[in-house]
Amino acid sequence: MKFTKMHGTGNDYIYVNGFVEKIENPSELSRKLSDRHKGVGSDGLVMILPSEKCDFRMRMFNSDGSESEMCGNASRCVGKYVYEKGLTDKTEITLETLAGTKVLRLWLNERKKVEKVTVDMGVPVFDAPSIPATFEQWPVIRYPLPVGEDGIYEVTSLSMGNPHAVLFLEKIDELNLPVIGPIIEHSPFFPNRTNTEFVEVVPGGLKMRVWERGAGETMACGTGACAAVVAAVLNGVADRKTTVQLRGGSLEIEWNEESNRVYLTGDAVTVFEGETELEN
Ligand SMILES: N[C@@H](CCC[C@H](N)C(=O)O)C(=O)O
Repeated sequence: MKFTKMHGTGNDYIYVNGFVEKIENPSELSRKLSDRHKGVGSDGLVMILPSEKCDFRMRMFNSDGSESEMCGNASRCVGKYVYEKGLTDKTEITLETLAGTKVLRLWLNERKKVEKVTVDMGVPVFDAPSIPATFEQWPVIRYPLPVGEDGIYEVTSLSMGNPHAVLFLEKIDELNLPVIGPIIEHSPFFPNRTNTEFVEVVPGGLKMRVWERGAGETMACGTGACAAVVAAVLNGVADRKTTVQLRGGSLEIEWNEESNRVYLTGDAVTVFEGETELEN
């Protein structure tokens, strides 16, 4: 099987051309190849597939094999992949995902390489059953969530196609994410688990660490950065157009006031091309 290793702001996935490669069990393959010691090493696997209603379809699997509805960083890399490999010559591309159709806008440099991509991430969703979450009232803003022996953390929760819990804290560098992350990920308030963003308000924007559902701490999360800005606006601590600094770099987010849509802009980088043998 041929694959391409790519990253968006350090959030790295293995990209497979599903027009050519037929994968029987992408969930199991993701678990295997994502292993950083015994596999290729990644936060998961992304299948690029034909679509009946859009230019392309994306399926995204976390490193634990679970399938997510949406991935912001992967969407940008899919845009770069399909353009630079000649699967399309469009610079505005529609992408079918489990969270609906997303529109990608490619930004080319003078050598016609994709330097960055803007993704129209759609509108944030606040009603708890759609997140899904079991809070009785919404929007969920600074809800005191019990987090194991660590006590109570105030969470703002919403869906960007996938579930998010956003916490505003001071000094996020000092947090022990491998302890707090899994407790919130598996909280009974989130029946399908949740991604969790730990956000510090800093001069010029937001600084964020993320514990991703199904992958643990990653260098960046696109849907998470969008959720963080929406939550920050609701909490009155950021502007609608904000830079989010992550461990893997920065993302530009705009929650447009007129359309209510969220736009994510960031890099898309090819790391290497590879080939691996698929066991039966
Ligand atoms: N890193 C992604 C989100 C990937 C999926 C997530 N872990 C989930 O299970 O919802 C992004 O850039 O949005």
